[in-house]
Order: sequence, then C-alpha cells, then structure tokens
Amino acid sequence: MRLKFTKMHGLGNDFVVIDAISQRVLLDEKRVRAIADRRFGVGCDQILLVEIPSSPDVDFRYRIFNADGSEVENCGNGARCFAKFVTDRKLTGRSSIRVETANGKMTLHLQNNGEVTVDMGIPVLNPEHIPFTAAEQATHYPLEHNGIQYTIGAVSMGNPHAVLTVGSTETAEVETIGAAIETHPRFPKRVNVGFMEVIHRGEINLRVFERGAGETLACGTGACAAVVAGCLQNLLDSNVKVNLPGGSLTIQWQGPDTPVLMTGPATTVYHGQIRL
Ligand SMILES: N[C@H](CCC[C@H](N)C(=O)O)C(=O)O
Repeated sequence: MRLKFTKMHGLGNDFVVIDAISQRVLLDEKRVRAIADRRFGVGCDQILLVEIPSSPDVDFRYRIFNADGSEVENCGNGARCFAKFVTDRKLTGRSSIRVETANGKMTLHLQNNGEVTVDMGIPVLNPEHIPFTAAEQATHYPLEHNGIQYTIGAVSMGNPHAVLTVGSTETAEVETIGAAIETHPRFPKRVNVGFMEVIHRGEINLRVFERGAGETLACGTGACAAVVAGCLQNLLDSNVKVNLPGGSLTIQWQGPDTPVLMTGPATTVYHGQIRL
C-alpha cells in the first residue's frame, strides 16, 4: 500500500497526518508502529487519520494513534495540526471547524496569526470516568509505587492524565517516574504523566511522559490537564502560560463544568509518501 502523508508538529510533538478521504487507508497496529518508527519508518509521536465524518453536524472525523500502535481518544497538539492540514489542503474554507474524535466533538478556531484555538471540552474529574481507581473524587490523590509515595492530580481530557507538582522540571525524573506511573494498576487504561513546576499563578513549566509514546516535546491535553489540576489545587489562576520543552501554549479554564481552551501553533514540515 502506497500512502501519501504530511509530516507536522505542534511545538515539537510530531505527527504523520494521513488523508483517508482522498486515499484508501488500511491501518493496523503493526503498520502504525512501522510508520512511527524513527529508524525504519517516517518517525512520529502520533499518527492522525483524517476521515469523512460519521455525523452531519461535524466537518471531519480524525483518529489518533500513538507510536506504540494504541488508538486514543484525544490529542491537543494534533487538533491544531489537523486544523492547519484540512485548511491548507482546502478540504474546508471555514475558520471554525467542527471535528469529532473518539472522545466526542470539538471546535477548532483558526486565528489570523496562524495559531489555532481549540475548545478541548469540559475536563472529567470523576475518577471512575478518567479512569482511575480512587475511593472518591479529590483535588489530589496519594499514589504509591515501589514503596515511594507520590501525590498526583488526576484529570481526563478525553484521555487520562496524572499530574505531579515538582520543584523543577529540569531535575524531575520524568523517564523513570513517568514510565512507572504510566502503567500503574490504578490506571486501567494506562495514563499520560505530567510534571508541573509552578512559576507563578499565571505560568508553569511542564514536561509530559505520554502514554504510548514516552516523553514528548509538548503535550496539548497534558497542558490542559496540568492547568486543571493546578487550578483545583488553588495553585493557578484561569489564564496560564504553559512552557513545554518544545515551546509555550496558552491554556484558559474558568473552573469545573466549563471547557478548557488551548491556543498554540501548528507547523507543516514536509509532504511525503511511504510504501507499506
Ligand atoms: N499520548 C496521548 C495521546 C496524544 C496526546 C498528546 N500528543 C497531545 O498533544 O494531547 C494518550 O495516549 O492519551
């Protein structure tokens, strides 16, 4: 199978974006892993598959696959790249694009400066729906691993996130602690793990060990989850600059039962094709 694709990134979180509207695409876990492989394939953190929508009230549907082949519910940086992709390919002329993912429907707004604002929906805090095993909903939870006690926030942006507050993202043991918590048994669908350093109530540094991909240079849903957890713990205000290794995002959240808004860039690197 010959596949045309576009290589894109959101602050260094990189994607292979595939138009499954104008070409026939058959992806399985093995093919996803082959494409995402940074030595033997194209290389990316996630694959985005653009499809015809299944309901009339949205413009597109897109599916998200991690580099390990797992299909997931939501991808913040991917949503911005998706909006740029369909606009640049003239698949739509709209500046506000309705799209559905496995998590549901969202609206993407193209800004005049080339950035994209995504309504990421209302964060899910009920542990049962994250999913996360806990006796009751709380602003933070104790989590034990190998005799070490951690304190986390737990939030779903459609995909599950654990958020740790650290003194410094530079010295945080992202690789070891991230890998341990990603597969912690209290997260039955695994989890993305964020390491948040609060600079002040309007700015944080953040690193994210992503479920199914490892540490990435940026994580949009992770930035949203960190701000939600930080607000719930009364560490942050409603408009936060989130500094990730790949660059900064603006996250806005007015509190429980309101949507999280994420604003940031999307970049096209090159167009290519691969034979699988
Ligand atoms: N690894 C994530 C999916 C990609 C999220 C991230 N790339 C973003 O920008 O939100 C998960 O398994 O839920």
